[in-house]
Amino acid sequence: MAEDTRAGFVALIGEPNAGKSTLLNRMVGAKVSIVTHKVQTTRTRIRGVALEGPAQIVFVDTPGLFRPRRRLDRAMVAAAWSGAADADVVVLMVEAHRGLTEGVQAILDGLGDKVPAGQTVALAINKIDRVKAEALLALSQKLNAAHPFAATFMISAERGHGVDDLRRWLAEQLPVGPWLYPEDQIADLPLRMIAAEMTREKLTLRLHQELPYELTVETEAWEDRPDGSVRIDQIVYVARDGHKGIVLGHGGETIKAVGQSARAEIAAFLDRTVHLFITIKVRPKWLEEPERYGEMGLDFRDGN
Ligand SMILES: Nc1nc2c(ncn2[C@@H]2O[C@H](COP(=O)(O)OP(=O)(O)OP(=O)(O)O)[C@@H](O)[C@H]2O)c(=O)[nH]1
Repeated sequence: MAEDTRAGFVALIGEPNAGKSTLLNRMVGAKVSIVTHKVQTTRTRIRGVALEGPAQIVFVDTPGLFRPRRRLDRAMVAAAWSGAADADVVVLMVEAHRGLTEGVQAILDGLGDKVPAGQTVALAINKIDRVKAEALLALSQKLNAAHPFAATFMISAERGHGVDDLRRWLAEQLPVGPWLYPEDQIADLPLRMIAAEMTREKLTLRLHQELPYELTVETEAWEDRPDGSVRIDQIVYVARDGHKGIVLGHGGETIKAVGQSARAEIAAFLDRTVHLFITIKVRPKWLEEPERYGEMGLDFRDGN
């Protein structure tokens, strides 16, 4: 019944590598945000939608709240905080084995400053598989003394411990109201963005340290074909000619390998045949172009 439904936004915040994407993937049950061993890979505010009984939980996966230096970094941090402030519930993820680091302290300070008083903030101590139970209790007490959390969860996003409890609790916190997305649209909602993130992830894995910082992937066209397959055209934007060479690789072998593995992953995710076409474009000024920020779910003005 419509009166019984609940819906709202949940923002996951935490230091880079805290496990936000892993938790999001587990909650949503599909790969919607990239997970790699590298930090600061999440550049978009990708949303995943989880259903829990009559509740629709829309997750905002925020970029890591690291110290901003460049314009893009500043835009990402501003996006993370505004995502948190707009959300119905904020979940701060802290790594069990790292504890109350300087970075966590900076986020706690930000919670006091940038998030409206009275907003529901929960603490999720993640990676509990890496520490002993006694250490967890002490850490929970210390963090709760630093901020009045509405609830504390001990979880392992990777193994799934505590994740169902957290999702149930989140569902109960959301306001009563109609769902934000119709059920049949949930799956397609961020498909273009997911496909772009998958290609970006393959580039990250393939290029390691060589990966140009000023690089972004966009899905330009998406054509569903009558035979059930899909043609996806993507553009990799780089800032310099030299970067184009890095992404292409010797005789084009890097981009070819990236395209093959991205195509396979997108096809597995969509469960259909995918024809993927990737073009590399040099846009010296892309970091200053408002449209590129919009594509990443960021507000260009926040970078000022
Ligand atoms: N041992 C252990 N590792 C975990 C757990 N959850 C996540 N990880 C690992 O921690 C690393 C970072 O996880 P991500 O989900 O990418 O972290 P993130 O917070 O989204 O990182 P950014 O995108 O950089 O903000 C990955 O290697 C995960 O496999 C956990 O519960 N236990």
